[in-house]
Amino acid sequence: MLSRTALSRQAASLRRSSLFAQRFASTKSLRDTLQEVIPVKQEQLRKLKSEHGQTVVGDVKVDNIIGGMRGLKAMLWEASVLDPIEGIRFHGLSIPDCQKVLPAAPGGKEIIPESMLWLLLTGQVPTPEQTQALSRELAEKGDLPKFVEQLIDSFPRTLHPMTQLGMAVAALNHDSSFQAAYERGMKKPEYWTHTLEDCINLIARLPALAARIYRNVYNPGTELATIDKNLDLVGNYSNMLGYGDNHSLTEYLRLYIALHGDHEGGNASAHTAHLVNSTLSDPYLSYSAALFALAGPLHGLANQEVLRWQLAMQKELGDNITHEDIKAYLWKTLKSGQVVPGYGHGVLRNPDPRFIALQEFCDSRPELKGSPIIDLVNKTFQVAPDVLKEHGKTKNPYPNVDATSGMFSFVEFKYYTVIFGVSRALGALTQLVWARALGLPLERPKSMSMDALEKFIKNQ
Ligand SMILES: CC(=O)SCCNC(=O)CCNC(=O)[C@H](O)C(C)(C)COP(=O)(O)OP(=O)(O)OC[C@H]1O[C@@H](n2cnc3c(N)ncnc32)[C@H](O)[C@@H]1OP(=O)(O)O
Ligand SMILES: O=C([O-])CC(=O)C(=O)O
Repeated sequence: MLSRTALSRQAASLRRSSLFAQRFASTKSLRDTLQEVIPVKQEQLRKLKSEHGQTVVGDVKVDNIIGGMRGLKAMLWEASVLDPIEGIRFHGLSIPDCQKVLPAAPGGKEIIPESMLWLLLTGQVPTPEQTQALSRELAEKGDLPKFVEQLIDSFPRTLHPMTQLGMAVAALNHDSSFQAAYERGMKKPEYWTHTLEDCINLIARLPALAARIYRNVYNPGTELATIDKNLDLVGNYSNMLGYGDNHSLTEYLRLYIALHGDHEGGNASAHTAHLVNSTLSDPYLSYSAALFALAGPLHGLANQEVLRWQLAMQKELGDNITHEDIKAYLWKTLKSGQVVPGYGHGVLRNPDPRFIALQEFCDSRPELKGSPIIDLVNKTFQVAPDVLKEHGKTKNPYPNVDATSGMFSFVEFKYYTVIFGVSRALGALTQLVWARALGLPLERPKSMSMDALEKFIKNQ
């Protein structure tokens, strides 16, 4: 056990080093690593509270209250911070940094969700051995309870895949370690360990859930592959989707799922998980709620909308679509009062580096050269920002991550957000572990009516 002074020193050194993630890699297990890291963070929080609890971080304007709290610094989120120009950093590491240091799957080159999850949870870059141990644990825990398989199989094929995913995730709370321990009277210091168990079990089971939904909706009656204990999470997911022999698609999914994992705390899905879990609702119920936030077209469902919009453009304009054709189609979309899906962002004011990384992946693959849909995504990127600037409404005329939809040969557009849902668990669930480890309270901001606001302004 480190003394308080030693913990403070360690916390300060962690903060000073933007490369702290690389410096602390070890051979420890995930749980042992967390046991080591958590007291340091607890001490950092204690000091922040006791020494700076009254420091003013910003003003609250009427615009913030009526403008979806945009720009308000009002929640604690450990794993990542978003800069409007640079984009996301995970514990200080940018996407290119992560691409350099995070282990890939054996035989692959792309970041895998396991190495991203380790980084998000611990702030440390795992070794390939640590990553593989986590892959193995997830594969061992990946099978679904029979009643959940039956539940999914009972859904009509026409029920949106995101509705199916959210319901199935909620049902997994039947086996919640947190809920069972709470009923037994667990004490606060134990909250995070049971939260972690639920989070790991849930991440492990998401591929089987998501693949079963895909099979039932798009290929009913076909066999589902069983989980291979020697494969990584996405290797198994891709197998169960029926694409296991497509190395390019599997690698794309690895990168896609790793990169969509976390986008600081204010986005609607992550924030929902955090809010719901602050009531001590278990991680399954919390993440189920998050999935229903992700299922909105201004958030995760935008990836479905992008592909739908692009397929409609292709259908209307035929082959050999020119920049001028796309411009005209963009104006038609805008003049009909619709948003251009995949463009704009609540925080970002530059092209999303996740979009750039996924685009670079496609550019680097000879087998994807000449794909009409990839060509359309690229051409749209070349003209849409200028059209949106001229339109003059959106604060960010650049592509967000969802603009990449359709970059692969997957055309079942209603399924796209489910893949996002498999991914967002990494960051949203990480924060639940941290929130419980740090003893964060029930989230309960103050709301005001317009009358109350006017009265307040009058009395100023
Ligand atoms: C993973 C993700 O969640 S990334 C985001 C995915 N969503 C999309 O791609 C949907 C398209 N984009 C949008 O609707 C928006 O840009 C959002 C929801 C992402 C961000 O919303 P905001 O922060 O409110 O954006 P902003 O402040 O720029 O909005 C100002 C105006 O521009 C409009 N606008 C913003 N983006 C777009 C767009 N892509 N196309 C057309 N109009 C847009 C807004 O609708 C708003 O119009 P209003 O004044 O009539 O209400
Ligand atoms: O940050 C946001 O508001 C939306 C987003 O890009 C994400 O959640 O990945």
